[in-house]
Amino acid sequence: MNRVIDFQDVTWKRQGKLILYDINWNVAKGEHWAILGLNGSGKTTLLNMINGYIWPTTGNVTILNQVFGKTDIRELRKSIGWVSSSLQARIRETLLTEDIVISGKYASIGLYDTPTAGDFEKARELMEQLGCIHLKGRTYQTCSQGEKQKILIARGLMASPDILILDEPTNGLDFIAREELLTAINFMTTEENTPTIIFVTHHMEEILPLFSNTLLLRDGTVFAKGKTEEVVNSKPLSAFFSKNVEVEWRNKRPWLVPVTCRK
Ligand SMILES: Nc1ncnc2c1ncn2[C@@H]1O[C@H](COP(=O)(O)OP(=O)(O)OP(=O)(O)O)[C@@H](O)[C@H]1O
Repeated sequence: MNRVIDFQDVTWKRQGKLILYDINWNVAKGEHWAILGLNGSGKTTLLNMINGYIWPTTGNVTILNQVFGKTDIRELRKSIGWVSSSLQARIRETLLTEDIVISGKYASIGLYDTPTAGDFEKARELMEQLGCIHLKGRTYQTCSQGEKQKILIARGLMASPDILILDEPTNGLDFIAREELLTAINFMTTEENTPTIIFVTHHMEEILPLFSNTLLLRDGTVFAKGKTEEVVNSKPLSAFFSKNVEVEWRNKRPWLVPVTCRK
């Protein structure tokens, strides 16, 4: 499957304003992408388009080799896992963690179908993989923010998706919880049949080595895209932020330092 995600000359216009324009972006099998962009740069709009919640005003979108307009979007959506703050807000606090994970198979928020023994086994394996098996039997409301994110990622993997979108998954996490979550995401990609991960973040240092490629979005269009080591560099990022910054690589992770902070 070569065209996991393929945007060709995509625009999206609302109320006379181009929210997205000149979007040319291709994600191939085996790549994992980080997406960075300032507030209002169009990240959520782009993700909504990947999921088929909105369609391009002009241009072509192909997801998992399926061309929009020639495919059943609801079927296609089953191949895409999505973890976002809006999903987190929709989860009922009294649900059991394992039921939340299993609900990912049915793309429902609660459990409305009767899970099979295989479903329970898969949920257990995923919770193990994400390092949250100790939460089994507990309700969502008793989990910390970091634990909730792991549950939701396990949920996102339940239907064995081809694409997993993680939209600012570290939001609201303290340093330890964030590093734990990143470790879990990293571990996830060492397993067989890992989906293509699209990871949206505001924090450069969260771009783990697994993210082979990076997309910088600015003002509704692609500012830069390509191999992470080329895009996540002092020169392009200084231009991107319109501010002098330096990137320091430590333990294969990029750390952003504003030049004015140096003595
Ligand atoms: N349905 C809509 N109608 C009009 N404008 C919209 C609509 N959806 C998004 N926008 C505008 O498009 C721009 C991009 O919004 P979007 O939510 O995609 O940005 P974002 O990069 O996800 O921002 P953030 O990091 O703050 O979540 C914003 O200016 C927003 O107000």
